[in-house]
Amino acid sequence: MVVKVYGPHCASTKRVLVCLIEKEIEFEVVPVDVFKGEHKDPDYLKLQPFGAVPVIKDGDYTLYESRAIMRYYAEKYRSQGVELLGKTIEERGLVEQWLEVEAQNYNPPAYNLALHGLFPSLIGNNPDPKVIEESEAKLVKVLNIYEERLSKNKYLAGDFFSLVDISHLPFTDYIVNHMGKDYLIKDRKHVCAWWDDISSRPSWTKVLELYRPPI
Ligand SMILES: N[C@@H](CCC(=O)N[C@@H](CS(=O)(=O)O)C(=O)NCC(=O)O)C(=O)O
Repeated sequence: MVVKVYGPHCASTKRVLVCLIEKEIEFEVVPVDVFKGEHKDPDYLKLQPFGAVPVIKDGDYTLYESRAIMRYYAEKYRSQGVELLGKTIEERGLVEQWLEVEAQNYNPPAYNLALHGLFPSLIGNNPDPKVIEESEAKLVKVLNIYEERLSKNKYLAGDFFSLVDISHLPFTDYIVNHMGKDYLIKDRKHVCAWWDDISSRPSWTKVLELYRPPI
């Protein structure tokens, strides 16, 4: 059964798409136009009751939350494609730790910068400069910790590429390439080297090429 991935043009969905490509899992996409409110349609809400993208359908199995979907496929297809969960329980612990750091500390300010800076129509066309300023200040604190971590490890979970790095790709692409805030990444030597490495992976460049962000 081919996996159906809903909302490929959205950032969170791109985490899932990159994971599927790295694991060599066949998929098809179902476009969802969030600017037309298609993610709030009754039929979509039956799949994802919170009205957000992505959601996947794999036969009778439905799953939402991009990081949960990534973990599911990284585990289910452990024996194929790139190992994305580390090789030992200690490495897995670090993958889980840094995935939480990304979800709890990095993504919220990055998401706010994207909403207020790139997609104000999704918030009633009322971008708030104070939110932008506060979000950038939060990101600076997080990125300073990343700089120290990445001065000792090639990737965030350790010296191995993992779901953690995939999870950072979509919103960091917005920051570097669409917001004029590339200095947040490029002014930090080790963060910059990490970004250059992970954003040059064929899985990411392919997803960007196939499913252009709605900017
Ligand atoms: N925690 C969710 C977040 C999903 C999410 O916020 N999706 C956004 C799209 S994107 O910002 O990730 O590109 C969305 O549906 N936004 C529309 C809405 O929330 O109404 C996940 O990781 O799947």
